[in-house]
Amino acid sequence: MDNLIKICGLSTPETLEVALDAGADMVGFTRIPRSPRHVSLDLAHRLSLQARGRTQRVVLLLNPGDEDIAQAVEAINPDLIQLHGSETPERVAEIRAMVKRPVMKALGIAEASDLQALTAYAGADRILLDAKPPRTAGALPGGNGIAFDWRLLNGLDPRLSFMLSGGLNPDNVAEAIRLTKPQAVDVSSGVESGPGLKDPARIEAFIRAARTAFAAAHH
Ligand SMILES: O=C(O)c1ccccc1N[C@@H]1O[C@H](COP(=O)(O)O)[C@@H](O)[C@H]1O
Repeated sequence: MDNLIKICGLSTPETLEVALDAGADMVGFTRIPRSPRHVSLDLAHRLSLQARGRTQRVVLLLNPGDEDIAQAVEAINPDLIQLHGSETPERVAEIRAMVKRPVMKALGIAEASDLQALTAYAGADRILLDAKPPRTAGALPGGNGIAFDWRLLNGLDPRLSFMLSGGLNPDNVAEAIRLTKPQAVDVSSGVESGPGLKDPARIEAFIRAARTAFAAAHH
C-alpha cells in the first residue's frame, strides 16, 4: 500500500514549495527540451536541493542517451528515474544497472492489449500507466492532459502495482482512484493554468482530493 502522490513538471521554486508544503510524496523535474516543463541542469539542481530530504525526487527523461542520464543524475541526484519514451525492456535494465537507482517505465494505454507490456517490463521498479498521445505530428508521449479509459484496468491482476497518470486533475482524481485502485497517482497538466504554468491552488486541491480518496479506498 503506497498511496503516493506525484506532482510532475515543477519548474519554479515557488510552485515546488507549494507541492512540498501540501505533502507531495514525489516531485518530478522534466529533462525533455521539447516539453514546456523542461528545466536546465542548473535549475534542476537548485530545485532538487530545495526538495532534498522533504520528498522523493524524480527525473523525467525521454529515450535518453547515457550522457543525458549521467548529467541528470549528477545534477538532480534523483530517487527515481522516469522513462517516458520507447525504451525497450533491455534498455530499461541497462539504465537501471548503470545508475543503480530505481527506474519507472511509462506505458501508453489505449486498448486492453497495451496492458500486455506490463509483463515485458516486469524488471522495472515501477510502472506508470499513461494515455497514448494524440496522433498529431510532434506530439509528446505524455503531459498532454489526456485520460485513457480507466475501465481497461478492470481485469488487471490486483497484485500488480502501478502509478496512474494521464489527464488527472483535482476534479477527477478521486474517481480515478476509486475505479482503478492505483498505488500512486501522477499529474502534470491538470495542475496548470497553461502549458508549463503550475497553479498553486490546483496543486493543493489535487493533493487534498487524492489523499482523501486514498484514505477512503482503504476503509
Ligand atoms: O510533462 C511533460 O511535458 C511530458 C513530456 C513528455 C513525456 C511525459 C511528460 N509528462 C508525463 O506525462 C504524464 C501525464 O501527464 P498529464 O498529467 O496528462 O499532463 C505524467 O506522468 C507526466 O509525468
